[in-house]
This record gives sequence, structure tokens and C-alpha cells, in this order.
Amino acid sequence: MGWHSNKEFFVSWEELHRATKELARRQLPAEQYQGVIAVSRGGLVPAAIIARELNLRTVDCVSVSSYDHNEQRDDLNLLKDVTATEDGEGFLVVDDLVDTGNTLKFLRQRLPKAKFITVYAKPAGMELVDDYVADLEQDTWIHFPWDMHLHYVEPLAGQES
Ligand SMILES: O=P(O)(O)OC[C@H]1O[C@H](OP(=O)(O)OP(=O)(O)O)[C@H](O)[C@@H]1O
Ligand SMILES: O=c1[nH]c(=O)c2nc[nH]c2[nH]1
Ligand SMILES: [Mg+2]
Repeated sequence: MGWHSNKEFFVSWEELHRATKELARRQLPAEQYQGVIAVSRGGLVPAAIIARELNLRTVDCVSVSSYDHNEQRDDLNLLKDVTATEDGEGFLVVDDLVDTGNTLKFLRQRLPKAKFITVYAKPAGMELVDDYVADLEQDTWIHFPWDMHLHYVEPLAGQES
């Protein structure tokens, strides 16, 4: 799916940490929340950072599976449901990004009273998220640090030919 994208955006651990702390700061005051729900798996690292910054110790996770039909992901279903809350009231649902919005559309039905936040947002899904830090164009594929590996790159002068 992502390999058809025109542009790529590489996120380092440092940058993910910085952006997620900015997202956390925007959720203050922390007392208005009871806990955090991570959307597994991409939301797990951002949710841990948010929980640490807001000093929230109730952390749950939800896992959604999707099937690919004509490159459009639909037919979402819950692989693992939330147990910490019935309707999401007082909870922050955290994901790494919103792209088409299908994942969050599905989760909003399950947790109608939660606040939904992501670190990154693409235009098609922006309306489904209550807060995000950075927006990217729809045809940009975001590479997260857990999907990457540092490797050697030839100096520019060595790449001439
Ligand atoms: O807005 P959407 O089009 O639904 O896309 C966004 C979702 O896709 C990715 O998760 P994915 O389902 O690929 O699984 P992962 O989190 O386990 O990587 C990402 O982490 C979001 O959860
Ligand atoms: O690593 C990812 N980068 C993306 O841009 C994206 N969009 C949906 N799912 C995604 N996963
Ligand atoms: Mg995900």
C-alpha cells in the first residue's frame, strides 16, 4: 500500500518523542483524563509517552484488524477490545497517525465519548481526529522509527557518475 506513495517522510526516535510530547502538552490539564487507550500497534509508543507526560497510570489498548479489498482497507473488526471503559468517557485514544480515517471511524463507534489524538494526520482522516501535531499530504508515506534501521550512505562525491 505505502510503496505506491509518491513521497516519503522519515521520522527518527528523537523527532517522534518531541512531537508526541508536544501532543501531550496540548492535552493539559491532565486531571481531566482517567487514562489512555493505545491503538495497537502503531499507537503503543506514542501512548506510553502520553501516559508518562500526563502521569496517567490506567493504560489500555485496542487492536483492530483490517482486510484489503482493492487496496481500500475495510471490514474492520476488533481483535482486542477495551476493558477500562464502556464508552471512552475521560479517556484519550492515541494512535501514531490517521490516514484514510477508517481505523478511527470504526473506533469512534466503539468509544463515542473518548478524545481521539494522533501524532500525524493526512487530509482524508483529519476530521476524525480531535488533535494532532503535524499534517502531511495524502500521498506521503510516513516511516516510523520502529520500522527502520540505520545504515551507511555513500558521501555525495562518491555517488557521482
Ligand atoms: O486512517 P487509516 O487509513 O485507518 O490508517 C491509519 C492506521 O494504519 C496504521 O495501522 P495498521 O492497521 O497498519 O497496523 P499497525 O498499527 O499494527 O501497524 C496506523 O498505525 C493507523 O492505526
Ligand atoms: O507506517 C505507516 N505509514 C503511513 O503513512 C501509513 N498510512 C497508513 N498506515 C500507515 N503506516
Ligand atoms: Mg495502527
